[in-house]
Amino acid sequence: MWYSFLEAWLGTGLLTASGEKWSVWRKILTPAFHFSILEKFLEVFNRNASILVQKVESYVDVGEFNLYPYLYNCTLDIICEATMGVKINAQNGEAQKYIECVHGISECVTKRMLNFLYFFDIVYRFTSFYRTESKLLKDLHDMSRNIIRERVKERKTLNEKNVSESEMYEGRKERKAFLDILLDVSDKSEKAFSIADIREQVDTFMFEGHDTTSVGLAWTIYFVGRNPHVQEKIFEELDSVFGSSDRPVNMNDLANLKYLECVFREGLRLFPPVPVLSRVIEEDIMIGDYEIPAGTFVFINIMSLHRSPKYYANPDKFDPSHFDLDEVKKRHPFAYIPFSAGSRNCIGQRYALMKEKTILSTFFRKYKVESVQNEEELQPNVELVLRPGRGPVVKIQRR
Ligand code: HEM
Repeated sequence: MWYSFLEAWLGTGLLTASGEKWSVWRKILTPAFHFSILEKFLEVFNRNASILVQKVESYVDVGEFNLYPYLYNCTLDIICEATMGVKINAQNGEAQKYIECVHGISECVTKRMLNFLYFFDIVYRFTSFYRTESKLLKDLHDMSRNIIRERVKERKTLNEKNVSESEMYEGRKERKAFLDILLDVSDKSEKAFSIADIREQVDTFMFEGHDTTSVGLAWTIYFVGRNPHVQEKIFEELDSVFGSSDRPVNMNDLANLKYLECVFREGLRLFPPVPVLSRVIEEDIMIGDYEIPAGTFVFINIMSLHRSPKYYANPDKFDPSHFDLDEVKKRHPFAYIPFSAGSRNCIGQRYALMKEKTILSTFFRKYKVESVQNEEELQPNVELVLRPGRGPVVKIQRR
């Protein structure tokens, strides 16, 4: 039901598709998240993480500021380059139109999800939200379509000139954006995808890939800034991996940043960016003593699960040792599901981990953080993702 509210925006891209269409596209898109492809995005992650630390440099030792917009712009720049192969420079104050559209549409869809009356098209269509959403959707879809058309045209010209693949991606170090990967598959299949087919997948990755990761970073940095002993352990690990160097992060480093990964996972435990999943039960099932008939609309409350005392000692406490290997082994594998689980799990989770660890390790090599708010002051807010209503407001010092 909720997912259908996203269809005007995302069509039936991977997140909102079901049945045969979903399984065909999942097969097509899975190779785009292969390790060897993700590795090529490290340069984009590193470059944008460096811009982020430069952007906040002016706040060193001058008092508190809201870090969130900086994290948001950084993850938006990364996802645009990774998905569509274009630089929108949100971190340099550009891309305002795109950001306005994404924020505006998210707000309308959230309003709809939270008001039962708006579930009915006949009611929703008479609201001002519907009119705003339709206008913003048109602008957003035009932007994505134009980028796709441009890229198709560019590829056609290059093909006519018989340019080799490595030359085609020259300047991007042979790194193909997801859009190029989709167009490659399209070129090779019997029936080429339409612009509309491609647009819904591109918009899905844009949507799923930046908001989730910006709030994931925000919660993690917030908790680190409240827990000095955790921050000290992060510094120790960073010093052992990088020494005093500010060189770019490589794949080896990512594998060695084990404690940082536990810290990030713990942030996702306490504040999972996607706090609730919903599903419709297809056949009658028994769960414990309860019989759930086919057709029932169910919610999976990830946030409550992650804070259950049944699975976590001190469930409300930020404690990265919840992810020590021994602890993980003791726990039910589905007691921790920030990326969902099963065949419809998050296709981008490996990408997300790489990106977040690159940004966090670049940030904490440079700065020591203090978070000035308590959890209530952060005003956690369930919109399309679980985001801080305000903040995280932090003070930073150079290390
Ligand atoms: C911290 C970051 C992220 C979190 C917590 C997260 C979480 C999730 C969750 C819980 C789902 C299941 C949604 C549902 O079934 O209702 C999901 C699905 C999905 N995610 Fe992520 N995600 C993250 C990052 C990303 C990134 C970076 C991308 C793309 C680059 C991405 C792309 C997708 C897609 C396409 C789906 C739909 C998969 C399918 O149904 O086959 N996600 N994500």
